[in-house]
Amino acid sequence: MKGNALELKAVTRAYGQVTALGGVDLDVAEGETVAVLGPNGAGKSTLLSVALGLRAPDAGTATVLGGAPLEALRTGRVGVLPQESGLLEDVRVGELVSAVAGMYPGRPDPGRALRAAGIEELARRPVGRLSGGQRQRVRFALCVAGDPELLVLDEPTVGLDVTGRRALWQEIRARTARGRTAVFATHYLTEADDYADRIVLLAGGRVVADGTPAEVKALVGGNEVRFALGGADPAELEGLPGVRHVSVTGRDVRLRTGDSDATLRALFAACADVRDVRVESVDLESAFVTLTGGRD
Ligand SMILES: Nc1ncnc2c1ncn2[C@@H]1O[C@H](COP(=O)(O)OP(=O)(O)OP(=O)(O)O)[C@@H](O)[C@H]1O
Repeated sequence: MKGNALELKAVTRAYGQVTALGGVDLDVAEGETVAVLGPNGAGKSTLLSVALGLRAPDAGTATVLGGAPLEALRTGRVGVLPQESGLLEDVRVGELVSAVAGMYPGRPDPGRALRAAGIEELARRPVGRLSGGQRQRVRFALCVAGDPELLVLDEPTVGLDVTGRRALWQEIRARTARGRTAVFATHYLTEADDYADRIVLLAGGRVVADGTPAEVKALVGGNEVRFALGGADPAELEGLPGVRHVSVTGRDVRLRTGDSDATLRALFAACADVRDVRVESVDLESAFVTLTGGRD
């Protein structure tokens, strides 16, 4: 039977007066790919640091692969891609990846990590002469170098080009197909939608939604009516039947509604100059904005 790769129970963590995590419960099963989403300051990085044992919770417990998080990290069972991290500048890429792979039990093949990150051609290049995206690829190579059971990635694709992003997700998919687990924080909602089995949405240090991408979208439900309108009055639009949420950006108006037929009838009756009307089902971006209270 599969166990849990990660378990957080009633975890709280504050920095002085700021509550970064306000009682978070989270179970991640082995083999799952889980995206942690949330606005800036929602607590994503803090959650990942607690999961890694790098920050202790003020209350509650964190368990990784059945034991203490720091122990799992120390024994190479967890691979980390932090949001920012320095790299040794004078060392060649290949040497760095080989050195890190060599520290893990079983001494995994460093060539595999270089290939996974698409940086085989950079193996002889000193780290100090890499671009930002190339450095991020090296960080990813270091993260997978020990063939860890759990990957914890904080905004893994920041700075990566299309090929780099593809290589990263391909590697993560290949790993989860072998029963490995990945937990990643991201601001790219399409990545969560495309690559995560599950989305955990944080706002203000609390889990406000937890489910498959489809389940999270269904929590918000309904349709979105989009149209162009000069001088739209949000208060007036909020009063239309069925409307749950209004967003106006220049002439572009989006209405979330539980009854798009009734909303459209009232909209046309109230505003003669409405143009370019479209009705779409709610996407993850809209669900994100609604569930996090618009704090994007
Ligand atoms: N070292 C620290 N000292 C004081 N406050 C902190 C510290 N680290 C984080 N915080 C605060 O804790 C809250 C959660 O921060 P955290 O970095 O976990 O959020 P996040 O969701 O990762 O944000 P972002 O999307 O901007 O990376 C924020 O209000 C932040 O200002």
